[in-house]
Amino acid sequence: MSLQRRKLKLAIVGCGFLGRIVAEAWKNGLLPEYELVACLSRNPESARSLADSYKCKACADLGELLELAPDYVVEAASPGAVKEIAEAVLSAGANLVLLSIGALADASFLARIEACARANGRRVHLASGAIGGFDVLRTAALMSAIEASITTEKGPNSLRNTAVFSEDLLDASDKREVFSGNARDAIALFPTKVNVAVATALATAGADATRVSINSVAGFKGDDHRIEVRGEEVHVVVDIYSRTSAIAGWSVVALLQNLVSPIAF
Ligand SMILES: NC(=O)C1=CN([C@@H]2O[C@H](COP(=O)(O)OP(=O)(O)OC[C@H]3O[C@@H](n4cnc5c(N)ncnc54)[C@H](O)[C@@H]3O)[C@@H](O)[C@H]2O)C=CC1
Ligand SMILES: O=C([O-])CC(=O)C(=O)O
Repeated sequence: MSLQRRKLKLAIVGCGFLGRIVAEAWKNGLLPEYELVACLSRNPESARSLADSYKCKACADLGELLELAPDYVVEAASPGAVKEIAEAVLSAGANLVLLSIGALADASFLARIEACARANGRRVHLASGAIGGFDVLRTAALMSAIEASITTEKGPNSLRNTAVFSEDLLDASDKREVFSGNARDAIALFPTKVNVAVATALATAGADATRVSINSVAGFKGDDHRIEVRGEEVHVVVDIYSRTSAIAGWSVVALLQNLVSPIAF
């Protein structure tokens, strides 16, 4: 049983792997309180393909999408897309669900969208993505001063096309730390790969104080993210292994369900 009477209009920006997971979940009846009305992608072919599969409108630009008055816009595109669309979406009266949370490492942008959401009575929801436990992380951060870190293990192939990749990672016999620093520097170096680091930082000690370690493990499939927060009274460890990034798409489905559920997490 849901809280509202009319269906909420849903739009998706970014019609790749994760956007399609959300659309497919909607088609399969997991989001009955929503109507998928529109999609938009930088690659028009991917938008047309999603629109054909799920019978919504492929929009040529954001203006066309916002004319349909969506209640929720799910971003599954890129941190750059978040910067392009966030203020227009909120100003048009839609709420935003973000996967490319790395965009929020930019403190002045974060302040701007916070002000914009407030001014328009709308909200920006951060999907748990490939990690989770934001409830306990945020709780621990309230209780005392904390130390926060996220340690990620990835197979070397997923580091291709980044500044830290080298062929010798492919058959290294040991685990190699390829980045050690804070969340702000991590997202600057890997603009699309460590949204999880920025999400962890936002929930805990902030982008400057949250430590990030990224490790290459030859032959490793998927990602393992181990978040650790130490406070005076609590020690929190959230460790999530995922074979693919599908968990991030499913986290949007869980978030959208939670938004309309009478029993909310
Ligand atoms: N928060 C988290 O834990 C995670 C976040 N992500 C992020 O989610 C986003 C989507 O990931 P995938 O679906 O795997 O990527 P993908 O590459 O499969 O799909 C992205 C789609 O967005 C479109 N796009 C890119 N820039 C755009 C823009 N400026 N405006 C409109 N459309 C644009 C592309 O054409 C493509 O269709 C990425 O930014 C990725 O970094 C991915 C995994 C975990
Ligand atoms: O999928 C993952 O493990 C993490 C990821 O891409 C991100 O944080 O952007």
